[in-house]
Amino acid sequence: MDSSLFSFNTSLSPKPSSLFRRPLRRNSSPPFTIACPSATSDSTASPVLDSSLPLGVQNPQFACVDIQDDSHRSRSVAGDGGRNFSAKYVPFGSGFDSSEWYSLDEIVYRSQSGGLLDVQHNMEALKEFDGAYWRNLFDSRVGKTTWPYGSGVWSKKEWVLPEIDSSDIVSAFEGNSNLFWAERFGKEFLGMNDLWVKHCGISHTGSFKDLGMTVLVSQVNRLRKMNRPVVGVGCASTGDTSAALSAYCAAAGIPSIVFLPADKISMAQLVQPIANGAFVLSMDTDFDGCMKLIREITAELPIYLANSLNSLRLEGQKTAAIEILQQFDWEVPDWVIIPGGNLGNIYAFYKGFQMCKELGLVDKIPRLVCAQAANANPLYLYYKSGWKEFSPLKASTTFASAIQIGDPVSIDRAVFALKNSGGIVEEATEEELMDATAQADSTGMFICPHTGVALTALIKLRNRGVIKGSDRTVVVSTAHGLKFTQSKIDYHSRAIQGMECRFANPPVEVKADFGAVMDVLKEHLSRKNPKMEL
Ligand SMILES: Cc1ncc(COP(=O)(O)O)c(C=O)c1O
Ligand SMILES: N[C@@H](CCOP(=O)(O)O)C(=O)O
Repeated sequence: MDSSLFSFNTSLSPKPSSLFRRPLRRNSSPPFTIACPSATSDSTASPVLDSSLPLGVQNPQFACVDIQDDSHRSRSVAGDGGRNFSAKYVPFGSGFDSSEWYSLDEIVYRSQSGGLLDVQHNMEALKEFDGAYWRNLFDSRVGKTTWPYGSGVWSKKEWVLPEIDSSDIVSAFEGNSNLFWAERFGKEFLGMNDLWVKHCGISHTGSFKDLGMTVLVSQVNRLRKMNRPVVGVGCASTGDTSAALSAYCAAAGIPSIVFLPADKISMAQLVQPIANGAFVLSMDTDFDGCMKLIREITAELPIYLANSLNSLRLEGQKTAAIEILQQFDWEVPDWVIIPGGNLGNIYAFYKGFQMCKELGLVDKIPRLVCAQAANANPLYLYYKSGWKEFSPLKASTTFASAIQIGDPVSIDRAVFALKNSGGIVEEATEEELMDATAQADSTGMFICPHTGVALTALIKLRNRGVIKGSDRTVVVSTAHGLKFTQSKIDYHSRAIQGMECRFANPPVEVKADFGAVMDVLKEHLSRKNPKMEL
């Protein structure tokens, strides 16, 4: 690659960050006073309020009340038997009457038989409120700064970690990410006019992992306050989990430890945990090797496991699905396409959609598509075998480096999600994913290669007529493109061996001379505007 093509100099002026700073209103009085029960007062004290409803929902006049007061108040109502929102771990796939279960305050990642766990909510208690109640409640919290409901995750607190005290929550007000109408990409490349990209990567640490990590680190914060022996939190990572873990731990003053496969993550991802003060171990293995080690280490030392094997993470990640429905005013899209690696996220989306259906917020769920890189495609091969035979594999290098995973821990969760949503699995070659990324970028996005994998799946399904031009389709963008600039530089420099780089747009070198600049500009502009005289 000719590195001079990209030798632009940028200087960034540091700005004080307001992230993790809790809103000032948290410990102060509401902006003006209205007569309502305080956290400690008798919840029946107000003659005008229905104690089962949050203040802002039952009467918009009260929407300005500090929601934290309301959360305290609803806890006292629950103590009176009005609400009994709770959750526990059960073996994955077991029913509501499972005899094996664990409190969320226990440190447990696997069932007795060694299988996966799932967080099971008290659905009967949640069902005491109808779909309209939950839709209104969630909608009433959007755009607020009151702790912790301004977070897209914690605005659904009752469905996530209902019993955690708000003061234990570690949040960067994650979630509420942009649902981008991909108008030009959809129309020009796919003949679609209802195509959307859910930008989960426009987030505090630049990926969807923040959604799960706020939940996990908050629970660890609670456990440490309960004097449970948790000396630190650890993960294996392809770069995004480690970034999220180290940021949330740093905010809470909790030690974090990250196992990274050497030379297999981007520079931007590597510097994140380093800057956030994590203990970073760079290992001469791949992600699957790091994952095996962290599981062994966390079985020996009181280090809390932060990978999505820990089902707490998925409770946060599922809120992205709820958020999509909310952003469509509770209309259900036809398709949602998600890039898959360790395969926790596809199940998290399924769970979010399914809870909305079960609790009456919507009446159906979308069909899910899981998209894998062809160089790391164990789920795709399993799907293609008719779900007959799953074989872990050694994943090869891919530009979609965060999904270079050959032995996904959540394989059973992913299969469940796909079978129960009329799901499909697709794959993308390196050239396909890089071309799709460049095409999307050329229409104003700046996506990561994993989103390119998902877009490739869309292109293939659209070309085969499986997805129709009028189908409302959401592609989940999982990380920020700025974490993966090297792959874009290589592509636009046409520096990738064996790749045509059809949509490359390298900068043009030109002499700093008026005539030379006019010549290249005229040539360029007349190509772009063939009908105009210059
Ligand atoms: C950017 C990005 N996209 C997609 C994925 C895949 O998510 P999952 O491992 O939950 O399948 C990951 C991590 O694995 C990721 O970091
Ligand atoms: N892409 C992930 C891989 C690990 O996934 P997890 O969801 O199980 O933590 C990463 O960024 O590390």
